[in-house]
Amino acid sequence: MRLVGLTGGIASGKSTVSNLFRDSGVPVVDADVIARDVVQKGTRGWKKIVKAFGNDILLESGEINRALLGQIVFSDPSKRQLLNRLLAPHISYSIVWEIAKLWMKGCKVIILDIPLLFETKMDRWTNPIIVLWVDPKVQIERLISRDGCSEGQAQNRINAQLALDWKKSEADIVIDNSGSLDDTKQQFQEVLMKVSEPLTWKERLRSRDGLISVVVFTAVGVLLAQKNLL
Ligand SMILES: CC(C)(COP(=O)(O)OP(=O)(O)OC[C@H]1O[C@@H](n2cnc3c(N)ncnc32)[C@H](O)[C@@H]1O)[C@@H](O)C(=O)NCCC(=O)NCCS
Ligand SMILES: Nc1ncnc2c1ncn2[C@@H]1O[C@H](COP(=O)(O)OP(=O)(O)OP(=O)(O)O)[C@@H](O)[C@H]1O
Repeated sequence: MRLVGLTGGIASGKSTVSNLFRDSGVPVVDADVIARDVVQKGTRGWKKIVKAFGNDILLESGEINRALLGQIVFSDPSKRQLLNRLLAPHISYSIVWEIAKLWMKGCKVIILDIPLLFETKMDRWTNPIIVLWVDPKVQIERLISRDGCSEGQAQNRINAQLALDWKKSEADIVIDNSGSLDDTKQQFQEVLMKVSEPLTWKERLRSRDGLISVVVFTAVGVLLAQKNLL
C-alpha cells in the first residue's frame, strides 16, 4: 500500500487537487472532514471543546460555532495549541481507521489530504509527499474571497501554519497552483502517473493482497517442511 501525503498551506488548493484524485478513482482520506466529524454534537471531541471553551462556543443548535472557534484559535496561539492537543488523538485515530478500511478493501494507493501533515509529524507515514504551493499574494486573495474574511484574519490563518516555502522544500512533488485550474490539471496528470507507478516490493508487502500472499506462502512452506520431516 502506498500512502501519498497531500498538503500545503491554507487555501493553497488541496481540496481542489484531492477532488481530481477522487475523480480519477484514487481514494482520499480528508483530515478536514475528519476534524469536523470528531466534533459533532455529543461526541467526545465536542465534550472536550465545550469543557475547555465554555458553553458560549455553541450555536443554539448545540453544534460548535466554528466561525467563533476559528476567530479565537487563529488569533491566540495558546488557544490553538489547546484545541490541537484536545483533538489530535481523535483526528489521528480516525485517520488510521479510514486507512484501515481502505486497506481491507484492497486499495493500493491512498491519498492523505492533511493540512497539518508536517506540523503533526504525520509526514513520517507518507511517501511521496505532494505539496500544493501557491504564490503568497494569490493565496491570500483566494482565502479572502473564499472565506469572506479580512486581510488580517487571513494572515493570522496563514501564520498559524509552517511556512509554505519550507513545506515546498520538503516535498517530493510540488504542484504550483498559482495559475489557472487548467494549468493545475495539466500538472496533476503527471503527478497521477507518478503516484500510480507500480508499487515497490515494500509497498506490496504492506498491501492487503501482499500480506495475504506472505501468509499463504508461509503456511504452504511450513506444511511442505512438515511433510518432508515426516
Ligand atoms: C478552528 C476550526 C474550528 C475552524 O473551522 P473552519 O470551518 O473555519 O475551518 P476548516 O476546519 O474548514 O479549516 C480550514 C483550514 O484551516 C486550517 N486549519 C485548521 N485547523 C488548524 C490548526 N489547528 N492550525 C493551523 N491551521 C489550521 C487548515 O488549512 C484547514 O484546511 C477548525 O479548523 C478546527 O476545528 N481546527 C482544529 C482541527 C484541526 O487541526 N484541523 C486540521 C486537520 S489536520
Ligand atoms: N487554480 C485555481 N484557480 C482559481 N481558483 C482556485 C484554484 N485552485 C483553487 N482555487 C480556489 O481557491 C480556494 C482555495 O482552494 P481549496 O479550497 O482547494 O484550498 P485548500 O488548500 O483545500 O484550503 P483549506 O486549507 O482551507 O482546506 C477555493 O475557493 C478554490 O475554488
